[in-house]
Amino acid sequence: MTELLTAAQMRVIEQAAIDSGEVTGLELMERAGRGVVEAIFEEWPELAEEHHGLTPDLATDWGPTPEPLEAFNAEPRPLRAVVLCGPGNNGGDGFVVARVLKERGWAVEVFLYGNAEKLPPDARVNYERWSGLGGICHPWLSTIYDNDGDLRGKLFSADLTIDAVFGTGLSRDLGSVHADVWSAFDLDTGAICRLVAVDVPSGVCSDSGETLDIDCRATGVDEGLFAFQAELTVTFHRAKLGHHIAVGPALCGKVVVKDIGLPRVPAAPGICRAIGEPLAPWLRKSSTGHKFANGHALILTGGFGKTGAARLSARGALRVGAGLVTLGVPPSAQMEMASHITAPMMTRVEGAEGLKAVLEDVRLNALCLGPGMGQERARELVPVALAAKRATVLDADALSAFSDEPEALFAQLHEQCVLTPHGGEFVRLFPDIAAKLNEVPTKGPAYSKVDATREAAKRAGCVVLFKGPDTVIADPKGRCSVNSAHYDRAAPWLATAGSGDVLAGFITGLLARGFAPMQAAETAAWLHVECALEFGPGLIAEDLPEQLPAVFRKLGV
Ligand SMILES: NC(=O)C1=CN([C@@H]2O[C@H](COP(=O)(O)OP(=O)(O)OC[C@H]3O[C@@H](n4cnc5c(N)ncnc54)[C@H](OP(=O)(O)O)[C@@H]3O)[C@@H](O)[C@H]2O)[C@@H](O)CC1
Ligand SMILES: [K+]
Repeated sequence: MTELLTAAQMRVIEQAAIDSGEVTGLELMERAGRGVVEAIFEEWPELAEEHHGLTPDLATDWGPTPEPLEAFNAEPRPLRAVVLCGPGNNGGDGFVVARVLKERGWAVEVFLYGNAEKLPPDARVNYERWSGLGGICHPWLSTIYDNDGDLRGKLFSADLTIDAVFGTGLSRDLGSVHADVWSAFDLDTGAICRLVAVDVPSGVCSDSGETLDIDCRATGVDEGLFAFQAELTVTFHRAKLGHHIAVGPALCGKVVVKDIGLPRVPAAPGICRAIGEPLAPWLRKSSTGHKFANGHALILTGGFGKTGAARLSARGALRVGAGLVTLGVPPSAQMEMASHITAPMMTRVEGAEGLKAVLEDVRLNALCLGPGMGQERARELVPVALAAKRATVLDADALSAFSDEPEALFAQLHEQCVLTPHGGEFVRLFPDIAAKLNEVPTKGPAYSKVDATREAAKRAGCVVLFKGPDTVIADPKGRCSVNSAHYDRAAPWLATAGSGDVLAGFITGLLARGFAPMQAAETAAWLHVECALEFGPGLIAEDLPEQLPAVFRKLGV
């Protein structure tokens, strides 16, 4: 697992390194800028070649695109970059990028949003260094209003554009910038060729992955209009939370993390992690153990015609390695269930008393309630299940059943529980937290899905897994992780009916095997995405458990 940092955590790490005398801020800025150029050349090796000239033209430096015949006979022209710098250290990184490219023979135009006199010290030094190279730094605003430097024309004819306007210091809404830049230019930044964001696309809050100010959800307007839509984002030391949650991934394009020589991130409970590949030995079964050594899961089903969801969970629990899985079925559904199942077992669970009797078997060490269960049955059975103090997953109807009185549910939960709400269920259980999360943010750092999940876990007193392509998992002590299904792990086919039931089954199966709740939730979430990737397009929920053998084989389990 790697850390996903907030802006404040990154600043602490950077400051500690500077205070220790190991490195100066200026050196870090130099490494950051050079790291950006390195990442660009790795992404587009053709830009790193000595003989430039993607489209030769007759202009000495920066001019109109020539007629085809003239172009054919012409000498190659230098490659062109536009570097947009902001008023802070993100802008400072931009000046370094400009200088490094210029030294390699590029034609570079730099635009500054802000006042050069007020740049922070390291950015100011790099501004001077850039100016010393003979570069003109166009003042951004006068360029726009006087139509002097023709930023728009340059942006659309550049081979590369660097967005170094705002990074981790985005502190407020983009109102003025939006008015000045996006509106004035009517600019769709997605149309700009090779737009590379330094650290984070400007307009995206690096802690929350939200764009500030503009209410995209209410207006239905594409978020990309209010933050730069990058093709490549180059960040430093570790990825930031905003690269993986909310709309951040959609705006970052691809994220590359460059080492700038900072020390390892110290272990601290406040630091969130990206869930990575689980270790094979965790998932391996002992060659000497019998089936009860891997636990016995009980999955409660709904009534007649409503048993499919629980069967999906059962299949997931079995495939992930639970020794035995029993479906707890009401009398009305016994025949239906009997005609469907093979490996899972079935037992009759009529009501609260029925469940109490079944739970006298202490070998039933993991319970799952919710999938297809029906809210009435959930209201009756959840209290009995929770009173038994076994590892318990509450999903779907087991969560919605308590919309009117979430506090009553929280009073019964214990630390062996895992709640797995999707967005709608989260709103029902934690309406005030969801309201904060859904408020349109105007100030950075904005309240994030990580903040919301942490707060929910603390209130519930157990692990909360808040689903989505950016699944966030937190425990009551503040431990938190993100299972990102973005970038090379994008799994859009996972948004299909029954997929959540399988996830609940994976968690239940791992709990039955003795995994701790947080570890079970994290491992299950990771496997769930991996199964979707293994199957690919056309996936339906039934396919998910069937991919586990191949996924396990690849992990070396
Ligand atoms: N930390 C590290 O280890 C390293 C960090 N590095 C780099 O530094 C970057 C962080 O630098 P940073 O802290 O100076 O913040 P940055 O994003 O440049 O902006 C701050 C300026 O913007 C202004 N401003 C904000 N929002 C605004 C708005 N909406 N509209 C208008 N103005 C707005 C804000 O004004 P203020 O809030 O102070 O009034 C302030 O003037 C980081 O992303 C990385 O690229 C690397 O060099 C090396 C290692
Ligand atoms: K940026």
